[in-house]
Amino acid sequence: SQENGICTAAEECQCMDKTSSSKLLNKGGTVVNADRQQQADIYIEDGVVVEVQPNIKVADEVRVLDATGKYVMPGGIDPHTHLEFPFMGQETIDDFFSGQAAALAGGTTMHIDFVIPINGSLAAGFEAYAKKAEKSCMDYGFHMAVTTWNEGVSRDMEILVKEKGINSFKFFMAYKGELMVKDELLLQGFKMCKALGALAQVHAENGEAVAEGQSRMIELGITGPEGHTLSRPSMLEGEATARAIRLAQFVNTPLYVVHVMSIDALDEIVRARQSGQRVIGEPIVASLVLDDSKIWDPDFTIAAKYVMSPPIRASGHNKALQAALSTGLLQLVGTDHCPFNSTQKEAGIIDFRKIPNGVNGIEERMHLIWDVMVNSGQISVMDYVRITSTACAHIFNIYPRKGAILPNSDADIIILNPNATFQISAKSHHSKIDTNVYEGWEGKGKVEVTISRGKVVWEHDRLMIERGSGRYISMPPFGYLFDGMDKIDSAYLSSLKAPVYR
Ligand SMILES: NC(=O)NCCC(=O)O
Ligand SMILES: [Zn+2]
Ligand SMILES: [Zn+2]
Repeated sequence: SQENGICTAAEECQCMDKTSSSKLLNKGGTVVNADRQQQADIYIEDGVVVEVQPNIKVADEVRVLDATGKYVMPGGIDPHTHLEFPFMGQETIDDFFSGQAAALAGGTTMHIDFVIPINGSLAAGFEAYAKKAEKSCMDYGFHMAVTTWNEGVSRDMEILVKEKGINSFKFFMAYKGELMVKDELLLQGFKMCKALGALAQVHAENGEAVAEGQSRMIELGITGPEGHTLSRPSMLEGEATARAIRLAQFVNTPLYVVHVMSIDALDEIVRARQSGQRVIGEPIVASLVLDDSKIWDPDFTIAAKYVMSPPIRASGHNKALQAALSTGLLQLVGTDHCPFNSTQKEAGIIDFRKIPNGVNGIEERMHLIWDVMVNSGQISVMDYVRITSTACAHIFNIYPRKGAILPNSDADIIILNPNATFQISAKSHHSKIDTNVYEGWEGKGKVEVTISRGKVVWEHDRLMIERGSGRYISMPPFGYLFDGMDKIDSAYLSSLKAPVYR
């Protein structure tokens, strides 16, 4: 019902709330941060939190939101999305407006998207994504993918970190012939990340072996979506995770493993962390709550919607990842929201290798993590805040502006009713994708209100959003993961010199 952010149909209004006040009082809820929960009110002015105290008194003109009996928490931050992503000959169906509208309806108030270089140029990729994101209706940041290596790339990395607010670079170890990089590039890239204080991220799968596995399936006559899963077993995720971890250890730089899908990858991350290495593991909603059963569905449209990489694994991996998340072995939850319509997925109807990879999740993450992790008793509400918001803000160095409800924090806040129910369906979701991998899910714990920088943008199941109102969030380098790294380097250098000069 909207064009250019302007309401065109009153009966299904998603327009900007012209009456929205710049002063707001959240009254009577349980305010939850990652380290504390309390009964308190929250006073918000001009997009930021001013006060968090019990019984705040305000003037009559201030809008009051009653949160009695509900949890008031920092808005979700999704560390892993792909909006308007050109991939496998297609482009993801959600743009920065529709994807963010979906996010806000699900209680996520910031996301970090992956910029893809253009013909290897990071600068050109960044400019293109900055343009795409002009239509944003919520705050966002960027990671940058590195797909080739030359002097221009290392120069661009430096400019992006020092001038453009990027503090993380992703290296794809899979997608041979498209985004995949070799170990030589990983090493150069990790070294540059270390020098710049930027976090190295990996898509960890052995891309050479995946290509071999794909040929094997085709030779066996397995051309359907199940061929995708069979061609890239979890051992290949484990191998690449281990390799990236070792290389990061060799360079002595922190590492962030995106979309952890398997026990194999989890085991490598846990082993590295136990040995003191700084490795962050990001499971995604799909790896936590789904299993691979639907990939064998005889209906191509159903099976193809689950095709993503690394693949959604057999039941058992999901439970292990949940347990790891609940005990802090994994640190935060993303979505890898990468939505392709059923018609786009049909590109691979006779050859699974051509099915564009990706699943939805930006709108569902907050609800599903609540339902699966909090309702089951696996985590506390404070843990929920940590894994959906605060940890991400810490890792990407934007805390406490984001990821907290504290004086001076951005007023990105959700009100969740633990007694209300939610249902997931492609018929009612806000993403443009025509399918949903969580179709039919019914659960308890509903985000009833989303506040984005002090504006109520989701209430009574309606969006009130404004195209172009979202801001780019610059993320400074040398976050906490880099603290003390220089001391480890010095100790290493001294240990080398000692035997030489004796
Ligand atoms: N994961 C996936 O299948 N699609 C998005 C690209 C990526 O993150 O690897
Ligand atoms: Zn990936
Ligand atoms: Zn991704």
